[in-house]
Amino acid sequence: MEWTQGNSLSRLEAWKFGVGAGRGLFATKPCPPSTTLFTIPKNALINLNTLKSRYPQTPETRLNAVQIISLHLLLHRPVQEEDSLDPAFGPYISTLHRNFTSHPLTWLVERRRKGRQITEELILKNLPPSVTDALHTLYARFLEDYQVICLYLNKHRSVLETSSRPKSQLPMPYGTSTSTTLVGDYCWAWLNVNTRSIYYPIKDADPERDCLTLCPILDFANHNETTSQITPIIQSAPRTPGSRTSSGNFTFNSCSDNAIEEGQQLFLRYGGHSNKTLFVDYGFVNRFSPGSIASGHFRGEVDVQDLVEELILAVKPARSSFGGSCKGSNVSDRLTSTLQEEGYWGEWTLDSSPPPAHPSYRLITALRLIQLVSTSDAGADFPSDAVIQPWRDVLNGRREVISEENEEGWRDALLRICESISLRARTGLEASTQDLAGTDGWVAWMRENVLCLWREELEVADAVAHSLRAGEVF
Ligand SMILES: C[S@@+](CC[C@H](N)C(=O)[O-])C[C@H]1O[C@@H](n2cnc3c(N)ncnc32)[C@H](O)[C@@H]1O
Repeated sequence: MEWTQGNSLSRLEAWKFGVGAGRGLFATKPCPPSTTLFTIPKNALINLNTLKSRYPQTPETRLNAVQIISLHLLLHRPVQEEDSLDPAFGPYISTLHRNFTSHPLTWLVERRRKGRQITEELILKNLPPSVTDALHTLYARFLEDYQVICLYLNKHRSVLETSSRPKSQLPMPYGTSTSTTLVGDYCWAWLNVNTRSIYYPIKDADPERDCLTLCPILDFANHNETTSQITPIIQSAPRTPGSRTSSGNFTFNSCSDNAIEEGQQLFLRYGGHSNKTLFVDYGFVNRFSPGSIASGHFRGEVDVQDLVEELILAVKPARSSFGGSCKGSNVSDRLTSTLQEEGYWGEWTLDSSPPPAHPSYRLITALRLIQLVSTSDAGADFPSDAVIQPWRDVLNGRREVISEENEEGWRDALLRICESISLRARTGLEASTQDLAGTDGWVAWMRENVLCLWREELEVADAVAHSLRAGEVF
């Protein structure tokens, strides 16, 4: 870590505070706006650029950024509270989170390894359905990466010899006697990458798959929904003749609008994520006080995928003159495929902000189609392109609405969705309060996160129902 010498790092310090956000990044000296807080040399970053020469790749075993970085962490995981022995990045790896007990992905991974843990099961059981779905999607992504790493280690066994871990703790690829510990170790590594990495462009690399980096110091910064005191600036590396510009050192400036005071915590806005995403990806939520969604002080969002899917499955055309030829399920399939083909499947949300609280445009579009199809009396030809055409015309801007009845119909359907969410959230709040009562430490902290998730469902659904009843036009 020679690069820390002579850097402006003396302005910063990582402090540890109790349960919850863990450590944070704090200013030890005042700092004027738009000045350099610190610079991390490109060679101190852990990413594809700094790792690819260590890990042989073949077309069948090509690793993306998350996979290669987490493989490296896995091979150099510190033993308990000791330091990582990685000669290249050991001091930095030693600063990473040592365990992810309170991260929901860990609960799913550990459930497979050790059986059901009572507390974790209770928390999982009390999550809103959309959060459970998102968590299982993350778990599937984790398992895919884990599979890739197992195949990789089996193909490139020599890589295991580069591990700085004691021989007894060496991760063994899938199918060998110690493989059950590998998934736990890999989960630790994968979560460090997924909760701490940041976008960093890499020459000729796929921005989606490959442009991520772990970055010392910066990764102590906690998330804040409204303010970010840190502005990342990627310097260009000096051009060599004939080469394209590539990324160089990573500099972090103070924000341009305010000076930083001594002792102030420096936050980084991780992105405009919903609480569902923050919970599933990072293991926390943006807290808000009761009523602050209705008063417009907190931006709430609810994902209604499960209820809209239920609605689609329940759709039957108005006049069932089809005999056996057009069953409800055919109609549902047709609805699903139409929404998918037009790019309107999923990401259906209720949003409290900007006011009035409203359904997303994607949700309105899906509801218009569901309403059109469920009130269609087009007979045995249903659901033909002709039936769906008015919906496509609205999409293409050829007409404003399908019909007044269609508008009324989808708004009624949405009101019923809001009422179900509201009822479900009240039950969820009661059950979570009861099931997780009397807990302490990280579980008590997590209980508050779960209650927040339910409260958001309740307050946003009620706010959208209020908008509908008030006749707001969206
Ligand atoms: C990039 S790290 C930030 C540093 C971290 N607190 C530490 O102790 O190393 C991201 C993790 O910090 C925690 N975190 C960040 N912002 C938070 C916040 N606003 N509230 C609670 N936890 C937060 C979460 O555990 C998240 O996964």
